[in-house]
Amino acid sequence: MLNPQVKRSDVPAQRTGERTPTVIADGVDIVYRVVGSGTGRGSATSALSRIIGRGKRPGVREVHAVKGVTFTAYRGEAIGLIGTNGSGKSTLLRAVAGLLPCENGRIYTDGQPSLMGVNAALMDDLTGERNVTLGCLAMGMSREQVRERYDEIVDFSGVNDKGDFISLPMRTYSSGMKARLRFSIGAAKDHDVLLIDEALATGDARFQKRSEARIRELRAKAGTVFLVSHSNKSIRDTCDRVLWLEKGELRMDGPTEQVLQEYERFTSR
Ligand SMILES: Nc1ncnc2c1ncn2[C@@H]1O[C@H](COP(=O)(O)OP(=O)(O)OP(=O)(O)O)[C@@H](O)[C@H]1O
Repeated sequence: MLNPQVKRSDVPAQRTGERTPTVIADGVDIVYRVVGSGTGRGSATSALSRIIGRGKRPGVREVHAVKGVTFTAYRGEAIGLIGTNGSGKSTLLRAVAGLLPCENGRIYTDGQPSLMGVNAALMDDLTGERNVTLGCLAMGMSREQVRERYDEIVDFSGVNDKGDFISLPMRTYSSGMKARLRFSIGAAKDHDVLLIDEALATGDARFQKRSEARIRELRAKAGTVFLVSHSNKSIRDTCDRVLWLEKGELRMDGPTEQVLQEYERFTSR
C-alpha cells in the first residue's frame, strides 16, 4: 500500500526528445527515525528527562540514508544500483516503489513501480501452487491470466525440476528454490517499472541466465528495470546504466562500464 506521505505524481506524458522518462527523482532525501534507540543512559534516566522535557525528542535517532539524489530514468533502460554496504541502495529502491516517504524532494513515476525483492511475502505454510496463484492475484492479474501463465511460471522457476515440489508447502524448499519462485511470480507480469533487489544473486548460474533474459524481455517491452546487486557481473550482464551511491549520496551516474571501473578502483583500495 502506498504511504500517503509519499510525494508522488505521474510523469507528464510528453516525450523528452526521443526518450520517455519513467522515474524522476528530484533532490530526494530519506531519513529513518529510530524510536526507542538507546541514549547510553539507563531507561529510567531517559524517562525522567522525557518527563521534565529536556533535550529534543529523546530516544529518537535519525539516519539520513539518502541525500539529495537526483536522476531521470527512461523507458527501455536497465539501471544498476551499486554501492558498499549501507550506502542507501535498498532505501532508494523502496522510495521509488512508494514504500518510504521523502523527507525533501520528490519522486515522480509513470505508473506504479513494482518492487520484486527476495523478501516478497510468500507464505511458507502454503504450497508453491497456492503461492503462485495468490502472488499473481496480488499483482493485479485476473484468475484467467493466472491460469494462462501458471505453467510458464512454474517451468521458469525450475522448482519442479527435481520432482513435484510445487504441490508441497514452501517450507520444504531450499532458499534458492524460494527465491526462484518469487522471481518467477514477479516476472510473470509486464511491469512499466520493475525494481529488483538482489534477486539475481540467489539462483544458480542457469537460473541467473534465465532471469537476465527475462529482464531483457521486460526492457524490450518498453519497461524500465532497476537492479540492486552486489554482483558486478550481474550488473554488467544486465544493465546499460549504473547509479553509484556512497553514504547516501549519488557519487556517479553513467554507462555501466565507466561507473563499474571507478567503483572497482574504489572498492579495491
Ligand atoms: N528500517 C531502518 N531503520 C533505520 N535505519 C535504517 C533502516 N533501514 C536501513 N537503515 C539505514 O539506512 C542506511 C542505508 O541502508 P540501505 O539498506 O538502504 O543500504 P544498502 O546500500 O541497500 O545496504 P546493503 O548493501 O548492505 O544491503 C544504513 O545506514 C542503514 O543502517
